Order: sequence, then structure tokens, then C-alpha cells
Amino acid sequence: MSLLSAPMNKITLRAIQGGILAAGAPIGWLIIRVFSGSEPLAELQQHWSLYAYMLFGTQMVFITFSIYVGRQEQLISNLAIRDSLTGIFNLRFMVERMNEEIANAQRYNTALSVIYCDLDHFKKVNDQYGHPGGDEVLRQVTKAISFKTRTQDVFARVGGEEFAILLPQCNHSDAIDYAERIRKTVEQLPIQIPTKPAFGVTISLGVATLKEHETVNDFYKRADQNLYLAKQQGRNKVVA
Ligand SMILES: Nc1nc2c(ncn2[C@@H]2O[C@H](COP(=O)(O)OP(=O)(O)OP(=O)(O)O)[C@@H](O)[C@H]2O)c(=O)[nH]1
Repeated sequence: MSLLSAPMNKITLRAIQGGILAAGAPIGWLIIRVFSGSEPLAELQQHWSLYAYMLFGTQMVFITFSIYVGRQEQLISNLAIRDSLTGIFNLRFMVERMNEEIANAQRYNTALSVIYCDLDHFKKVNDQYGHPGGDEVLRQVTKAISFKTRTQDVFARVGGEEFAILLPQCNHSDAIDYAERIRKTVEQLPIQIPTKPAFGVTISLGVATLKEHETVNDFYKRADQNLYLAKQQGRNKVVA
């Protein structure tokens, strides 16, 4: 990934800090010269090209290094909240965001829904295509679902082949429609594994919409129970 394609917030901050720090070099040199008896204005007029060079040169070095540091910081913070196989959020981040979104929904009286989903018969996929083949299925399915999510949604891998999608400001019927769209997307997705013919997988989904005064555990448990029912009712289903 190039520096330019990285999120800009932390990197821009580090670049600005680097630029400010870089100004220390010519200022420091000017102070030394003044202490050695030079008159500041005359010093600047006489050696303006040296000061300009120092300012520009150190700015280039500091800003380049600061962008690199910002990029590394961004990568480290991403590692803490992202699943390494699929690149989507991890369970830890989902729990954190779920607590925040429940608090927001209860404070501002807005809707909040969650979809809990699990690939069907994934053990068979692993048995047939091997563990690396199963990993590839997980990557392709999560990529296809990611295209369907809105920016405010939180899509996370919460278990081996289990995922959760937290839907802020989404009521029950919209969440059901949404889950149905995801089910169809996965059902229609041609999975491509090198040297193998394309094949398909299906997913079961449980939906829950937050009730008044409901705790995070009860909310999540209802979605999980609905997922369990979807599995019991034959899989490749949405239960709400
Ligand atoms: N390739 C791969 N497989 C995984 C990963 N994590 C878990 N699994 C496999 O996922 C499978 C889950 O199997 P089960 O829990 O029996 O569920 P299932 O076969 O999907 O059946 P149902 O959920 O009942 O439809 C197991 O074979 C695990 O080894 C992973 O990161 N990569």
C-alpha cells in the first residue's frame, strides 16, 4: 500500500509536527550566531540562502520521516482492531463499538440492529478445498459483504466462519431487508480458487433490533438465537 493511499488523519498530523520541528534547525543556528555576536537581521540578510536551504532541507527530511512514522502508527493501530485474514474488524473492536452504539441509541432514542451470520457447512468446504481454500472462501465472502455495507456499519469477524454486522440507525424491517440482500449476495457469489472450478457457498443470518434498556449481552444473544434458528430451519435463511 502506498503512503498516499493510507488514511490521512494521523499522517497529516505527523507531517505538520515534522514541519514545525524542522524549523528548529535554522532557528537554532540563528540563536548560536546571535550569541556569537551577530546582529539577527544582518545575519539573515547576509546568509539568507543558507537559512533557506537549511529550512527547506530539514523540512524535507523531517516531513518524509514523519509521514513514515505516521504510516507505521496507522498500521499498528489497524493491527489491533482488524482481523489478519480478512482485513475486516475483529471481535474486540465489535464489542467496543457495540457498547458505544448501544449507549448512543439509548441516549438519542435511535434504532440499532445487528446481524449475526455464519457460513453454512464450512467444515465441508475445508474438507474439500483444504484449509487454505477455506481461508480464500472467507476472504472472498467478506469482500463481497463489505461492498454491501454502509460507512457507518461495523462489519467484523467474530469467530472462525462467524461474522457480525452492527447497523446504527437501522430499524428492524430495514435490517431484515439488509440481511436478505447479504444472503443473496453470498448465494450468488462465484468462489474462485486457482485450478478449481468455481463453486458457491451459503450463509445463515440472525437479526436483532435493540429493545429499550436491553444490555449488550441480551441484544447479541437474541441475534445469536435467531442465527441458531436459521441453521435449524435448513440454513441459507434469515431469521429475525
Ligand atoms: N479455513 C479456515 N477454516 C476455519 C477457520 N476458523 C474455523 N474454521 C473451520 O470452520 C469449521 C466450522 O465448522 P462447524 O462449526 O462444524 O460448522 P459448519 O461446518 O459451518 O456447519 P454449520 O455452521 O452447522 O452450517 C471448522 O471446520 C473449523 O476448522 C479459519 O480461519 N480458516
